[in-house]
Amino acid sequence: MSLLEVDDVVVQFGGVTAVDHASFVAEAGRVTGLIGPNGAGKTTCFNVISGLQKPNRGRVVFDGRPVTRLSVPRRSRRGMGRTFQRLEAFGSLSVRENVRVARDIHGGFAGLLRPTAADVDGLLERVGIAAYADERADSIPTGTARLLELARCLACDPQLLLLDEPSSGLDETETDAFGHLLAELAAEGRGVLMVEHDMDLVMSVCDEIHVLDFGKVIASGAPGAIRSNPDVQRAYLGYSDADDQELVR
Ligand SMILES: Nc1ncnc2c1ncn2[C@@H]1O[C@H](COP(=O)(O)OP(=O)(O)OP(=O)(O)O)[C@@H](O)[C@H]1O
Repeated sequence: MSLLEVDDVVVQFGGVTAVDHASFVAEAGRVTGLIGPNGAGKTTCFNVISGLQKPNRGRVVFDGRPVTRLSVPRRSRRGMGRTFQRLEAFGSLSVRENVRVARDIHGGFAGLLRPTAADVDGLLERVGIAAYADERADSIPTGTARLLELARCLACDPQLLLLDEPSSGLDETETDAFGHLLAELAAEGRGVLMVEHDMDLVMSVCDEIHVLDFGKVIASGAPGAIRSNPDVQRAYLGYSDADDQELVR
């Protein structure tokens, strides 16, 4: 049984079919990539999975149970965590306070009663931003803010992380460290599903990749197979004679 199953999902916005009978899975203990050209439907899929967008048809199954009708907070309590392309931290709070607030909101009343596994400073250390703990969130570099989003997500101890463009704004060293962290999180048994445009990162860290184009899943497989798939090359490059081409960002 897969941790996450997206089953025959369709989303229409007026005359636009943003997601077109898409089916794919993300497994616990693995990093899964969801890639595709601009406008392919990746963010809309994330919105359906996390509960922000109701699909016209199809269903989402998480940890063996359908969640298609559940609200965003209930999915979060079941173990889904998400980061957004747009940064969501509270600008006037410090980096440490932002993570604490995320943990407290998620924990709610239950959080007051039982100790949480997520130690705030430990999380900042883990994602590599402990040096910024006392800085205001609106004063830190974009890459650091991106890592703060990840720390806020991890503060809820999710079983599945949905990461939307997590490496944008990270420099090369930060991206390398981030790739290692993703592998570690998967090794702990969490599932990671990532929308990402940095193909070097996707190809090096993902165990499996699903490719969307015009809302349809056109390929699923390991990085090597995806890289050499002619349909994928065509979708990215816009022409078919792609024998000597590689996937480009
Ligand atoms: N709320 C909306 N109303 C109307 N059309 C929308 C809406 N959201 C998305 N779309 C359209 O649905 C399609 C898929 O968009 P989506 O943002 O899911 O793609 P994406 O793969 O995430 O793109 P990008 O890589 O550029 O972020 C696009 O044609 C987009 O214009």
